[in-house]
Parts: sequence; C-alpha cells; structure tokens
Amino acid sequence: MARADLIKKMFKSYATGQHDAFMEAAQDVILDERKKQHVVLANELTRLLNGASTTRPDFPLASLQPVPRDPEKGLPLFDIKTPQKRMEDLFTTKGQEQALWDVMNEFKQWEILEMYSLKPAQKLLFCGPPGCGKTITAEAIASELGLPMLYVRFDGLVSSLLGETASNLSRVFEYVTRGQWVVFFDEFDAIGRSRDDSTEHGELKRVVNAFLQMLDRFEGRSLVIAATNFEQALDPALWRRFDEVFRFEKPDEETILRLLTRLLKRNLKKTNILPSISRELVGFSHADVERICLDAIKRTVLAGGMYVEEQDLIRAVAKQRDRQKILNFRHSTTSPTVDEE
Ligand SMILES: Nc1ncnc2c1ncn2[C@@H]1O[C@H](COP(=O)(O)OP(=O)(O)OP(=O)(O)O)[C@@H](O)[C@H]1O
Repeated sequence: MARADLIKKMFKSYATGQHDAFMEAAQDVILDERKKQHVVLANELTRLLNGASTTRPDFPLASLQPVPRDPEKGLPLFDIKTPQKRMEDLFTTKGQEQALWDVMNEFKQWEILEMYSLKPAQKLLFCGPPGCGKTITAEAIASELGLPMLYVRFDGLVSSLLGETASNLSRVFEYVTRGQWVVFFDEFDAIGRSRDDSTEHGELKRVVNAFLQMLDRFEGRSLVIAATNFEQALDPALWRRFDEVFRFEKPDEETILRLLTRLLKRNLKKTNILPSISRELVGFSHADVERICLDAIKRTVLAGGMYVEEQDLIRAVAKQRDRQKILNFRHSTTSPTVDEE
C-alpha cells in the first residue's frame, strides 16, 4: 500500500477508536520503513507501539483537545499520562486489593448496573501518609480499565486571583466530561481543607463549595479519585460526596520483607539479613523502602560491583534514617498553612 494510504488508514482508525485496525496500520508503516532500510526508525516505532499496546489505550477523542491552562500563570491545569503500573505491581492487603477490584468490576459493568437503575462507584477518596501508594494505585486502576490518567496539577489549578481557582476547577470538569478518564486530584486537601479551618480565608470556602457542586453534578463516565495526606483537615461535607474511601497504610514487617525481596531480587548477594532489616524498617513508607534499595544498588554499581553487599544495605538504611530525622524536624517546626501548600 502506498505510504499516504497507510497514514490515512491510521488516522481513520484512531479517530473512530478502532484499536485493532490502528495497530494493523501502524505495523504496516513499520514494515514499510524496514523495506526502505530505515532500521533505526522501524525499531523505534516498534518500541513505541509495544509500549502503547500493553496499556490498551482507549484513544479518547477528548485527548485531541488542547489542555486548558490557568489564564494568569499560563500553566496547564493537568497532565495526561499513559499509565504504566499494573495491579500486580502494588503491595497491598488482600482486603484492599479485593475492594479495588470490586470498584473496577463495577466500572467495567456500568451498562449492567444501569439496567437496574444502579451506578458504579465513581468517586473515590484515597487517604494516608505520603509514599504509600495512592498515586500508583490510581495509575494501576487506570491501566486495568484501559483508560488514560488525567493528573490534576495543583500548582496550575490554585490561582491567586479571586474566583479563578473555582473557574479552573470548572475548566477541568468541563474537559473531563468530554472523554473517559481516571481523573486524579493529588494533594486534594489544598482545596478540600475544612471550611472551619482557622487559617482559612473566604476564597477557600468558595472553592470548596464550587468543588462540592461539581462533584454532585458530575455526569461523565470517568472515575474521579482524590488523594490526601491530611484527611483530618478535609471538610466534613466532602467525605459524604465520595462513594468509597480507601486508606493507605505504611507497610508492615512482612510487606517490607516482600518489597525488599522483590526490589533486590537480581542484585543482592545471598544473605539472611533481610528479615532483620525489615523489622528495623517498620514505620517507613513503601517509597522509603524503595529509596533505600535504589541507593544501595547505585552505590554498588558506582563501586564497580555486581551485587549489593550487606553493608551497602545497612548504610542505605542509616542514610534514610538521617533523612527521616530532617523531615520530622521540619514537620515539627512548620505547620502546613494554606499559602504554603
Ligand atoms: N503500595 C505500594 N506498592 C508498591 N510500591 C509502592 C507502594 N506505595 C508506594 N510505592 C512506591 O513508592 C513510590 C511513591 O508512591 P506514590 O506516589 O503512589 O505515593 P503517594 O501515597 O501517592 O504519595 P504522596 O502522598 O506523597 O503523593 C511509587 O512510585 C512506588 O514505586
């Protein structure tokens, strides 16, 4: 087939959401490049296509619309991401995993529920300490549902201009209703902070009210997830708006051991130090444990070694402890304020 025809076929299948036809046309383009001896380009296209096919994208037409920006700062109000993580990448409890699959199954069987005048859980609240998987769980849900992730940026959303934050929120919701997404509001407490908060000023009240109304009126076919590290600061009226609340806890000793084993599986010399290190790391987040492993692996690589030695791991744990002390000190001397967040 001539090149122009191939490109037209690709565009047509993309625009009409025909995933198989799109893949076939894309593979024909790659074959065409190979025939022309454009090996580097053909390999690069194959790599991109394989990356795309594992996440089963839905090709929502709304992604062709430009991302709205904050009129004052010019920053985009959100990022659109192709999710990479899967449920199998998560370390979570059996109960939590089942509850997450229940939500996804409801979502996938929307039409059946609708026949009985029921609706799937569509608004989720994720709470818990930082680094315990709120963001990657949202990402895993998006890839299991085959949906792109719309990651709402608070630096873009919160405006210093009166009334503009609420307008930005409405721009986000307007965009969301034009497609199907997993919409992730990170650091949600930045706008969901209690209206009774003594540090609060009038503008924040307006923003919370606007958000409540938008959540109530939300009609789209997307899954909305809001995440917060400060659930105690959330306005009580907001809690009721969510269909399900998930709490993300720091990993227990057994989970830490499984995390360490997975993260170091190819790099660790045979050792029986992991159970005692796991015991020592109770109280650390998943992200902390990951940082310790990466730190130990980096030291090993830079020292020209093949395997992480016990002392590399012990040193990385000590370094993380020091880091934690600095963070704890910072937290004890600063209390979060609206302006700061
Ligand atoms: N439950 C988990 N299972 C596997 N890896 C995890 C888990 N939680 C965190 N991690 C690792 O830590 C990193 C940070 O996690 P994540 O961004 O999901 O945390 P978070 O709870 O959203 O934190 P924050 O509140 O700071 O945004 C992830 O990229 C992942 O590598």
